[in-house]
Amino acid sequence: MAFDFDLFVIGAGSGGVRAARIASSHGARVAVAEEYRVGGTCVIRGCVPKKLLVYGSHFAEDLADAKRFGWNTKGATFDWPTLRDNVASEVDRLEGLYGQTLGNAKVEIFRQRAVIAGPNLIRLADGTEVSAANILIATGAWPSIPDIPGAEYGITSNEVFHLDKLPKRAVIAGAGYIANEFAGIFNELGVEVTLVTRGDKMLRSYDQEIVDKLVGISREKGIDIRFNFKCPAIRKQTDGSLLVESGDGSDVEADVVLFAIGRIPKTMNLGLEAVGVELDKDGAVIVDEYNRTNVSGIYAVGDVTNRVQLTPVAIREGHAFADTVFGNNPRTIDYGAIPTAVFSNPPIAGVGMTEEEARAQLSDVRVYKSDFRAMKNVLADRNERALYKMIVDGATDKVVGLHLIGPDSAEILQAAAIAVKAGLTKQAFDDTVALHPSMAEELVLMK
Ligand SMILES: Cc1cc2nc3c(=O)[nH]c(=O)nc-3n(C[C@H](O)[C@H](O)[C@H](O)COP(=O)(O)OP(=O)(O)OC[C@H]3O[C@@H](n4cnc5c(N)ncnc54)[C@H](O)[C@@H]3O)c2cc1C
Ligand SMILES: NC(=O)c1ccc[n+]([C@@H]2O[C@H](COP(=O)([O-])OP(=O)(O)OC[C@H]3O[C@@H](n4cnc5c(N)ncnc54)[C@H](O)[C@@H]3O)[C@@H](O)[C@H]2O)c1
Repeated sequence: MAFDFDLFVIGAGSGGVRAARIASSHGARVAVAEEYRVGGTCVIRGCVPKKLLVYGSHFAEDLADAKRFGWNTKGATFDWPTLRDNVASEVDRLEGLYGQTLGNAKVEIFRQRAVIAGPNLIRLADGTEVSAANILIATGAWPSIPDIPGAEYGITSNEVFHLDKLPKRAVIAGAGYIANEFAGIFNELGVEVTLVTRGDKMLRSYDQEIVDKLVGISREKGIDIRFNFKCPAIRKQTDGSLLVESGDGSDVEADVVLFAIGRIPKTMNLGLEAVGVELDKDGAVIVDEYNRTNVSGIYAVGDVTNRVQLTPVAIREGHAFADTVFGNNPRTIDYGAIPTAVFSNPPIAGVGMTEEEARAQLSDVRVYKSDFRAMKNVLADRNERALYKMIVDGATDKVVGLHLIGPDSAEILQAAAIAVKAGLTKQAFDDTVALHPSMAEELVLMK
């Protein structure tokens, strides 16, 4: 039977764009549907605009520190609309480039919502139906909203990049990546930030000693962090401000409430039930290591599968899918030792086992630490220390984990992660001559 396309991709985000482009390079006739903006979450309302806001907000500290380095920064002011609009323009530019890349790769783009109408059938929002031999679900995830009275007064990361003006006070609910990143951004921009979380921990997948350091530094910078804050309701007050209830009388007033409590796979009303694609209890598409669903010819990659919600992972999954199905090169992804970072202020970065994980899994664990003040912070008279931890398997001398908090830790960790991924030993780190003066040299000087 002749189909309109060899592959129809639903969602032009990190995973979908890569899969479409590579499948086309293998000779497949490919189409992609995008209901919002080409580029997906990372480019349009995730990694990219977030990182630019991190850069933009950090000038507050840099300008304050500049005085100790001889600069007179008197009169420096900040204008939110300038930063917001410049970031938005950069996002527009990237969106254009993504569209161009797909066009150059001869991928047909349908700029509308698509749903699955049958095993090989896609229905677009305008009613058009197209057929495809294979369908890739790459619809990503969507911010979770708590089921509490007054939740409608809150915003999510979808809206936060477009605020008309900066709030005076913000409550951020959640204790993961987005919560800590926006706590840092808002705090630097002069917003009074209260970060509330229902549990007694945050950033659970990170080394907790590193996280404790972040909590300490964040509080030092003026971020009010409240653990065990249940948030049963949010009320709008007569002056228009919001009252975030705590359940124990320690309510917090805010002008903006940002929910950052996780992202749920975007599988609602996609037609998956009709064709029998199996979902897990969180609504994620269940796939095997080759990104195959239980229905022949239907695949899924990226956040919608809820494996690891990170852009580089979605991209790799999309690429492996295209090579497997259209490139005659079946391959899977290695999920071991994925480096990750939280772009908080200061940032956290980690790869491999945390100390907690190593102690639970290995019989002999050695932990090396360096707790130091970055040279720049010393001259700036900023009493903010960095902490680097190296986790070593005592039985093999292999470095099984690296965990950093401090300036530029994400930049430093990406390079060091190669050594952890390669299974290098503590001895190999010791054998490497330090690059002085740098913060990264601490990695080869740990005693
Ligand atoms: C604020 C924020 C910051 C982040 N920062 C980082 C970071 O620093 N580093 C990192 O690695 N990751 C980060 N992430 C996560 C990263 O953005 C995601 O892991 C990544 O975008 C997942 O790619 P994807 O292809 O699975 O989905 P997405 O990029 O979300 O793409 C899915 C696309 O599908 C479209 N779509 C959905 N349903 C349909 C439909 N029915 N029809 C047509 N189109 C549809 C959507 O509009 C979207 O464009 C961040 C996320 C957020 C929210
Ligand atoms: N730097 C990065 O790589 C980066 C940045 C942003 C987002 N992301 C990705 O996007 C995903 C989503 O980010 P996120 O920050 O929304 O989620 P997250 O999974 O990092 O954190 C969610 C937090 O919310 C808490 N929580 C859950 N339900 C709650 C509720 N009802 N009330 C209060 N708290 C609740 C959880 O305990 C958790 O601490 C991340 O898991 C990550 O994979 C990555």
